[in-house]
Amino acid sequence: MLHVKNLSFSYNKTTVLKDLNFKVKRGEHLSVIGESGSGKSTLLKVLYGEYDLDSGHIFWNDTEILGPKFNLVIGYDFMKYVAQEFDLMPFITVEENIGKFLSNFYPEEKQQRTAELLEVVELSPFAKTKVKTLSGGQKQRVALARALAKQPEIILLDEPFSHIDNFKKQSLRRSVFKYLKAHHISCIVATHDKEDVLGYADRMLVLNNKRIEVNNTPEYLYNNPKTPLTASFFGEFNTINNRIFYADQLNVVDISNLKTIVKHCYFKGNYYLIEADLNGETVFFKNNTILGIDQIVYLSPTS
Ligand SMILES: Nc1ncnc2c1ncn2[C@@H]1O[C@H](COP(=O)(O)OP(=O)(O)OP(=O)(O)O)[C@@H](O)[C@H]1O
Repeated sequence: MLHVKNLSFSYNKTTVLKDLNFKVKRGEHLSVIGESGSGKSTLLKVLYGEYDLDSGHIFWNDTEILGPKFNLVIGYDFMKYVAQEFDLMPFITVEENIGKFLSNFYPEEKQQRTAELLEVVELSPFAKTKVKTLSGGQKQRVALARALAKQPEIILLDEPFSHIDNFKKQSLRRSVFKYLKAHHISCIVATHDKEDVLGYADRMLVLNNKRIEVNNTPEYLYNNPKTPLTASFFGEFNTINNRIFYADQLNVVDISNLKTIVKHCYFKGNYYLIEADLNGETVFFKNNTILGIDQIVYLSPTS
């Protein structure tokens, strides 16, 4: 288990993380979300031992994770970290990059393991391709496979699918997260993308103003967002009478005390997102059909 106790960290004099406490169990998937600059990447780097803490402790089981003041070489065998910039060897092939950290002592096993990892990241056809000729998304997948090569106990992923196109993203996500669960590898994923969280994360931690705003299951936080920041992660929302309603929680009705004027309709595939004016405030709701601009529409929240 990863146990973070009273962790605080500053770059020079600027505090980025203040008094964080959380745990990640073996095989558990934790997503870290927060606005740009809220400290997600910093948290992963600190957990990896890249920096020394101002105060607090990080333990993986009984081993304390320590920073450069205490370690000549950063990092521990049980933990891998895939940064947003991936540090690959450009002039050797994809399979050589992945195999780099595997033992040459059992060549057959090494080959099998490399082939298995190439399948997980859906890069088998590129095994013999030199890394320098790959696209950004393909390089990101090589970095993922390389981090998995030596079967870490915990992996830290910073926006792991950010460079990957939408065609590939869905199946790659399923493949990687399924692999981590099947092998009981704990993971902490910093992300902006709710698709990385919903359906995969066991827990979701929201960083705000240097602290953990909430840490709970995605289901709980979706149903009880408490703050606009958490709600905004899940989609368009409205605050009406101090309560948060997602766009799909407002329905068009014949008459109500929520009288709105339609201002814009956005085609979203199987629905339209409607932007409307409610007493000078903007509200968003979903509707199956397009509505007329300046049309008056009454809304009612689903209870
Ligand atoms: N090496 C550094 N030295 C000094 N300040 C830094 C350094 N790296 C990041 N920061 C600052 O720390 C804060 C947190 O940055 P961080 O990259 O951790 O945020 P983030 O939530 O990962 O952002 P994003 O979602 O944009 O990647 C920011 O204010 C950033 O400017």
